[in-house]
Amino acid sequence: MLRIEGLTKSYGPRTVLDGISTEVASGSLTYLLGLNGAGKSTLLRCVSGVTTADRGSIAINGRPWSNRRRHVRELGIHLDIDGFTPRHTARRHLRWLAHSARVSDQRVDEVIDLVGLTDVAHRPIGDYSLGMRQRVGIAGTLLGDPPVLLFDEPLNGLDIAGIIWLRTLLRELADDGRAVLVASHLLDEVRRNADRILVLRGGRLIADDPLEDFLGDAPDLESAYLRAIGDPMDSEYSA
Ligand SMILES: Nc1ncnc2c1ncn2[C@@H]1O[C@H](COP(=O)(O)OP(=O)(O)OP(=O)(O)O)[C@@H](O)[C@H]1O
Repeated sequence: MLRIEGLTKSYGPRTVLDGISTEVASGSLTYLLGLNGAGKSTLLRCVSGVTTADRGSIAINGRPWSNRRRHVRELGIHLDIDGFTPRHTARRHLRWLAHSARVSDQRVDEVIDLVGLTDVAHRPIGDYSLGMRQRVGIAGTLLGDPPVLLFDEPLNGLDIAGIIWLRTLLRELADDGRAVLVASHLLDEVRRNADRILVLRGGRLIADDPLEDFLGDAPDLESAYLRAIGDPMDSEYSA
């Protein structure tokens, strides 16, 4: 269980997160929605400690999560995929991450297998497609087998096979008892896979519901989402 309490973050005069409180239950796959600039990435970054929040607290399975510790066995975060050294192989990159977190080389091979990169793990990441780099990032997130997993747009760049693979993986990670929080704009995927929906608008949480409750009597998720956020062309709500 991930518990977020009163998380607040401003950049200069702009409040990007305004007192966010919610829980992501163990065994649940929760999708985080919101227009560009709504604060989704900032929320994931502040929860993980990559970015320091101004106020608020985080607890994992009832224990305060100290941002400074950033322990891969407690929380895994998949952010962007630009941080690789192109000449390093996937295995070398993941072993480096693993060693700094005291995770075994055996676990490195396990996560390489889990993300389907076993046959290419000896090749430089610079030769990888966008979808393959996504898989390397996801492998790194899973290294410590943490109970809480955060993913920021993990489907970007994946082809159809990759999307189906990741859909299945996210579902399995949740069904195995982890709290999984995924920021995404891909409503078809959200509709297929979500247990719960969070919606951010202008740094505030305006919906926090089980998928079926969020849908209500709307004909589809897009309609329910537009109903929740109001007019998406209104600049008050966008970046
Ligand atoms: N380091 C930073 N310095 C200043 N402003 C920032 C910083 N990081 C984010 N912001 C601002 O905070 C707001 C929220 O950004 P954030 O990336 O969290 O939104 P998002 O919902 O993830 O958007 P997107 O869907 O485009 O990824 C934006 O207005 C953004 O410009």
